[in-house]
Amino acid sequence: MKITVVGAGNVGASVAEYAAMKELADEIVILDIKEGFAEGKAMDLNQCATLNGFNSRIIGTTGDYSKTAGSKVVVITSGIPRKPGMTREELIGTNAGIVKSVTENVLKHSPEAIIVVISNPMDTMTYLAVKTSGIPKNRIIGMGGTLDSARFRYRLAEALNCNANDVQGVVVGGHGDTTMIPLTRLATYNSTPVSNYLSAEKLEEVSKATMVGGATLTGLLGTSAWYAPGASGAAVIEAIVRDQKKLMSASVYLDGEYGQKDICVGVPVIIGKNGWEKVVDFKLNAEEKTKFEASAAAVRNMNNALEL
Ligand SMILES: NC(=O)c1ccc[n+]([C@@H]2O[C@H](COP(=O)([O-])OP(=O)(O)OC[C@H]3O[C@@H](n4cnc5c(N)ncnc54)[C@H](O)[C@@H]3O)[C@@H](O)[C@H]2O)c1
Ligand SMILES: O=C(O)C[C@H](O)C(=O)O
Repeated sequence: MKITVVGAGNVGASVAEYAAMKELADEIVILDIKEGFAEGKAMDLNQCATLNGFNSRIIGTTGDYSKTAGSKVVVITSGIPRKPGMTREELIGTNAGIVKSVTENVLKHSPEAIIVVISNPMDTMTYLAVKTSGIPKNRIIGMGGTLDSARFRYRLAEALNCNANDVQGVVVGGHGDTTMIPLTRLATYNSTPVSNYLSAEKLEEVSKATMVGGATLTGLLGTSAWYAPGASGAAVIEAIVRDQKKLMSASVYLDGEYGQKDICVGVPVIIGKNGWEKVVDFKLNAEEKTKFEASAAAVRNMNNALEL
């Protein structure tokens, strides 16, 4: 089985690395437009095989989509990342053209592929892929909520001074500094509400730190993050190729679910071999619904900038 990662930069290489470590495919193709770059990343990663004990083979290519043919999953990471002080939304002018042409090219060679969109602004790029590709909506998954939820759990664990794996928490809404919605009411520490241990003020602090998680790292790194984004991309691939029927937050095309139509925005979905298989209704309360509507309105506003 083959998977492809388009964009061999920080996030793409990280997705490929985690996918290899988890042996999610026999062949992992990484494709970039920068001459020799994907080939170099592939060689470097293949040289980890004996050290890390994986058997996946990584193939790098400069723009040769025939090498991606027959991929079960294609992850799109191509495009520019933000610099400190920028928003993800500012990337639309460059990234929309890239995501559109990459989607067309991958589908020529892998017409049955499930596409995972990572490039930013992710919700709008996912919408663009849905609207221009013509493939069933269930085969297009925007990755953002998985990462935001992992960051939420990290921040909750920090506040609780506990192991992050003992904390459950989900972020829905847009993958933007002001649009994501950490669902603090539903977050738990080993099945008990986190509000048993953390004050409303502390939870608000956790929520705010989660929302600007990407911006904080961009400020520290000078470019956006890649380890947790890569691990999140690989987690989505794993849910698909191992048919895990996993409940994950992802940006998907809504047709009435959560009161929204004709938009891709983060909601809890089941992910398995068919892509996203159904939306799960978390029964948001009135306050959460109001936030979700505002988040969707902001994403819709961004979508309006697309030339479809
Ligand atoms: N959704 C998320 O949670 C999330 C997380 C992290 C980063 N991102 C986004 O992912 C994207 C990539 O980030 P990065 O840090 O890897 O950037 P990067 O600059 O390190 O890598 C991007 C790569 O894309 C390649 N590329 C550009 N145009 C291409 C094309 N037409 N075909 C093939 N490859 C092409 C570039 O040559 C480059 O190597 C950015 O838009 C970033 O904002 C999203
Ligand atoms: O913050 C960014 O611009 C990259 C990514 O969306 C992230 O959340 O790390």
